[in-house]
Amino acid sequence: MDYDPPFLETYNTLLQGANNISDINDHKSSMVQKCDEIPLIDLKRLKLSHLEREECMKEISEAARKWGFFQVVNHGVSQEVLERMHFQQKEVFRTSFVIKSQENFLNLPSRSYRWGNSFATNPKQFMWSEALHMFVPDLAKMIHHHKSLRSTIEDFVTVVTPLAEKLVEILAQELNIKFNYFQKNCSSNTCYLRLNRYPLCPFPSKVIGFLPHADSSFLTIVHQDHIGGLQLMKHGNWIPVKPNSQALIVNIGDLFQALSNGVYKSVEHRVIAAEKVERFSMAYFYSPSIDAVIESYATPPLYKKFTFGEYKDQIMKDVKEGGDKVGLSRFLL
Ligand SMILES: O=C(O)CCC(=O)C(=O)O
Ligand SMILES: [Fe+2]
Repeated sequence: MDYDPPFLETYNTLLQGANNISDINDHKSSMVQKCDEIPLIDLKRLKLSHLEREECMKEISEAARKWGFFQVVNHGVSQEVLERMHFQQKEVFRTSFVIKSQENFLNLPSRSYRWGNSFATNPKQFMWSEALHMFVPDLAKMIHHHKSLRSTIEDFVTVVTPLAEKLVEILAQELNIKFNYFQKNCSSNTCYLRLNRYPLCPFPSKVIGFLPHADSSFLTIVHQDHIGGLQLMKHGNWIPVKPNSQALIVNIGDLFQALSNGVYKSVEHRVIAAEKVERFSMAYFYSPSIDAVIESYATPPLYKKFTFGEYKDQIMKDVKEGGDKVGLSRFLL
């Protein structure tokens, strides 16, 4: 297809050059555990009796402590908006590769479109996926003939932001922190969005779809299609996140782990490459302004205090030098 990035050409040569490239699951520590499932939380209870609201808030906080990941239903983002997002996302990735890889694709800043991992320093860092990474304020620059893509994303942002705000407020409250922290530092205009596509991969046991990583946000909200492939690390096992079209996946990001002094967990996750059917997902990253200070709410702090800008700069530096993000451990005291 003219819209597929040149994975096969690039990766075949690289894989041939690395004959003994091992399987992505060649370590005992990376067995896939099928029986465990992340919590599924019904947010409808936030609107019911005081008792039910309290119970629901406890579940959210406990899931963030124990898992760093959970799914929510009755979240207030309509099925209609989610379906429109998936439709528009499919459409935009169907643009020919030559156009997608142009510097100013969609009039977005350069590097908004990514395929594979151009920073890979070894075969284990290949990624069989393409993505469109957007800073919400940049949506306003999107060119005219992509009006429906832009308005759909704007509709999604309008409904997903209050959900993220509700969740971070609950998580803050459960730690007994009186916070207008999020109101001061975050808004939809400080957030990011990523549309992901995982094209068919002929050697899914050798190449990963999305490398293991933790998100650099406070909180991430993901919607995946019905294919599956997202997995998170728990006690040394990879746990699959079962697709649920009604649910949104919520995961804690690095910034909340730092702010909560390690109480809430930013958990490593990855995506297995799609073998038979292409896969799509979208992620909304609830993040602060670049100059926001992230500092532990408790003492003694586990991490140095840093600004979001400093955090992002460190990631960029590590990715350029080593092919991958190092993350919060860089800021350990
Ligand atoms: O594709 C997915 O399900 C998750 C993608 C992801 O982790 C990300 O975009 O940060
Ligand atoms: Fe992620």
